[in-house]
Amino acid sequence: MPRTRIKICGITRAEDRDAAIAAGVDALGFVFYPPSQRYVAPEKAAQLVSPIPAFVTRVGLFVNAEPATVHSVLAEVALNVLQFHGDEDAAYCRQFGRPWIKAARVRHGLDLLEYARAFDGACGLLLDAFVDGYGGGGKEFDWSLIPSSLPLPVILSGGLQVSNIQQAVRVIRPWAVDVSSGVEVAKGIKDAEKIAQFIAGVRNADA
Ligand SMILES: O=C(O)c1ccccc1NCC(=O)[C@H](O)[C@H](O)COP(=O)(O)O
Repeated sequence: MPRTRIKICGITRAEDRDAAIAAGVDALGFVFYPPSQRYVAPEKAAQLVSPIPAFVTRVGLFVNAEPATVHSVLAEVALNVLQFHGDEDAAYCRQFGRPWIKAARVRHGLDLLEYARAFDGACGLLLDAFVDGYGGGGKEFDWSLIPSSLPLPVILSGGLQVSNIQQAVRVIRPWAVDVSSGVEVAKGIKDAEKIAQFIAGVRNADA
């Protein structure tokens, strides 16, 4: 069983970036959605991303962005993967010629198998709670809504934290987990100890 990959999203400070890397994170997410309190301007994001070492994936997160906006960010910030967290369709996601993750906001009535098939070509399907503001809400969703098998690598998200991460990994066995609120002391302000405990919890569950 490969180890569960870990993404920490909503990085806004160099010290949080460094704490996550030191704790063994696999990917760091940067929010380019202006209404989010975790939003980072492209110039700031470029400064945060530049020192990230090899083999730590840099993820840029967008919500229903104009294509020109995505292209503009890509021209300034050295991202590896795009994450589309709004109402984007597959054609929109494919147009940038980069690996991309599609986020689904899980709720009763959403056929996740049909949804995953519609986003063929994604490098991950991020399953998040259905919250106001599209994401970053710190809310769990009903994991029993997740089909036993999906045709895309599952990235479990939504309200994950130290207290539920071991159960989440053991029950769902996702390809990866993603967290924002659960390792914060305030929106966009991560806590190094919570990061370390969260990652240790994933490693315990993998063992
Ligand atoms: O983080 C945000 O502010 C955000 C805003 C709008 C869309 C997506 C957003 N975050 C995307 C993520 O990948 C979050 O990590 C994910 O939604 C889980 O957040 P949380 O439940 O707070 O751990």
